[in-house]
Amino acid sequence: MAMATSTSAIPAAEQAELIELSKKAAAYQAVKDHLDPAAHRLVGIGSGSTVVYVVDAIAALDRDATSRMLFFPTGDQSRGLIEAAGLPLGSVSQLPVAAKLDVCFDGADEVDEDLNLIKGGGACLFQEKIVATASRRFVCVADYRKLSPRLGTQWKQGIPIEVLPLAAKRVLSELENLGALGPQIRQGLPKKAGPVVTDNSMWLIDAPFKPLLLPRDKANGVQGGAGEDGLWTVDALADQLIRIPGIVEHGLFYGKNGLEVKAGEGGAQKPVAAYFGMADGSVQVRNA
Ligand SMILES: O=C[C@H](O)[C@H](O)[C@H](O)COP(=O)(O)O
Repeated sequence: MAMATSTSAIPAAEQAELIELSKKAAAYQAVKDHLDPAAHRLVGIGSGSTVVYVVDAIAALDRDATSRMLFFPTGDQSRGLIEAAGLPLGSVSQLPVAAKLDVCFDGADEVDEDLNLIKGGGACLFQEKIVATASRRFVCVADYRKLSPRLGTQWKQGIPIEVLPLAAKRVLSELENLGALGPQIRQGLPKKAGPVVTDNSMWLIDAPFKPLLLPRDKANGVQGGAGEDGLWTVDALADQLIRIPGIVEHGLFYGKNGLEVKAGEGGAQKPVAAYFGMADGSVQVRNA
């Protein structure tokens, strides 16, 4: 079971620099391995601080090639990054449903052994899910802190859930009924008083759960998995969350990846590969 590298003995400023370097290393390696300048035309660009380096890596490629591509953002931040880099901007709203992006790159808050993800720590998850499911290949980029055996082990602040503001209180109670441990509406302070408002004019709830199981855990004799004692498998909890009226989307990316779905079948949310920049400067790849 791979674990995050411990850097707790390193001073904070050095640690912050290490994290930035590791994000950059992961992003550059992922773009090198998965973006084919000769063949790819439609590219999804996710959100967050690691994706900044993805856009840097793409902007450093041959301009003749990148000017023939279209880049599809997952929110206001990534739209800004694409524009600032002078790359051609696309819009998912204008992408025919049958058309697929060749590849998309996006970050994550936590990645488990099966490449299930928690996303939304930076308040972006809904458009990210649309772009991921519209892509043939979703490639995740992250630093070593995101490597985890089970979701909820490293990322303790809870699963980000985008909700309709008028339903937020009802959703909080429903989440508690499912076993969430102190779910909260995310607040904007110190930069904004009141709840965080997403790019889609929704609010966010952060819902901590006990670490989420994988199907094989149950086969290996672990009790629970379907909500018993607040213990869920990723898939069972994700399926349950999306049934709650008022939840617009949640930050669990699960199910199949783009290589597993058959032609014409949609809905792939998981990455085909996750790139982790490590504290020692190397890049660790988890392939599907
Ligand atoms: O809400 C934000 C997105 O889901 C990000 O991709 C995720 O939070 C990871 O962001 P970062 O690369 O800044 O760690």
